[in-house]
Amino acid sequence: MASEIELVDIQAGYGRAAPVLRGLSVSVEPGTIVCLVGPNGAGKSTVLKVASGLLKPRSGRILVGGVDVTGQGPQQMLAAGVAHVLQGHSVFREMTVAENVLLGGYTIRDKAVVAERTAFVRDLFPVVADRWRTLAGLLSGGQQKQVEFARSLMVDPKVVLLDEPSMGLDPKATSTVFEQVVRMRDAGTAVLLVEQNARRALQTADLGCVLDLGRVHISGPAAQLLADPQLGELYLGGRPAEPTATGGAAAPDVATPGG
Ligand SMILES: Nc1ncnc2c1ncn2[C@@H]1O[C@H](COP(=O)(O)OP(=O)(O)OP(=O)(O)O)[C@@H](O)[C@H]1O
Repeated sequence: MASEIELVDIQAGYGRAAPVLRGLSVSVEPGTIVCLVGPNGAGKSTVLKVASGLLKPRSGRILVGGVDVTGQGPQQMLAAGVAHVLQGHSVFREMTVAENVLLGGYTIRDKAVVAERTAFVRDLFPVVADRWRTLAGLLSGGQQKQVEFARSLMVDPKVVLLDEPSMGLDPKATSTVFEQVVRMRDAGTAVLLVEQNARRALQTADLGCVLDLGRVHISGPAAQLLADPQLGELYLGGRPAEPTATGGAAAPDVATPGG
């Protein structure tokens, strides 16, 4: 089966500056959450901008569902099945939750499809259904993030790109938001996730990719990345919990490019 999205050997950057991404390759398989972690400025958000057509790569290829969509802009990428939930909060605060969510389906002509997708996202995100007629600006940060998720799923994307969904949230709201990310995956949408909160995100993800110097430095099952003490020191803000006498952290089985 084709990957939901595949970025192959991407070079990308801004204006005439040196490239930020230098031969980056990453793919997201159906039914999986892939998390990109890495130091500040490593290029994590840039990967998502390339994946959603906001930034055209200088070279490399982008495939969605096996179809080459390299060079397409954001509208075509959305039509191809790639939805992008941007960093920070993007709800329209003076509009209701309903109006915000329905904006996500404005390109859908068939009213029956809009009704079906609306029912789907209301079911997936109970807070969206509960606060349907409330002004979005009155919701908490975590609730607003779920409205953004619901809006992005209106077009039934193959893959959703999430840029730092926990930004500005307290630990409880962060947990709720990550639980909803898992529900999105379980409901059939693959997820490419970028997070500062690397440990928390890797606890949620199926696979992790560590970005450094504009390419994927290490990738593997998220649990194995989390258990790797060296990675913990370098990229995850400290060592993992000490292994217990009966087992504990398994030896990592992670892949380095070319290795
Ligand atoms: N719009 C832009 N114009 C010019 N340079 C940019 C722009 N956006 C990002 N950059 C530069 O690209 C590099 C990578 O930025 P990016 O935001 O992708 O990194 P990141 O890994 O997501 O960082 P962080 O964890 O701090 O969010 C940085 O050096 C940044 O200054």
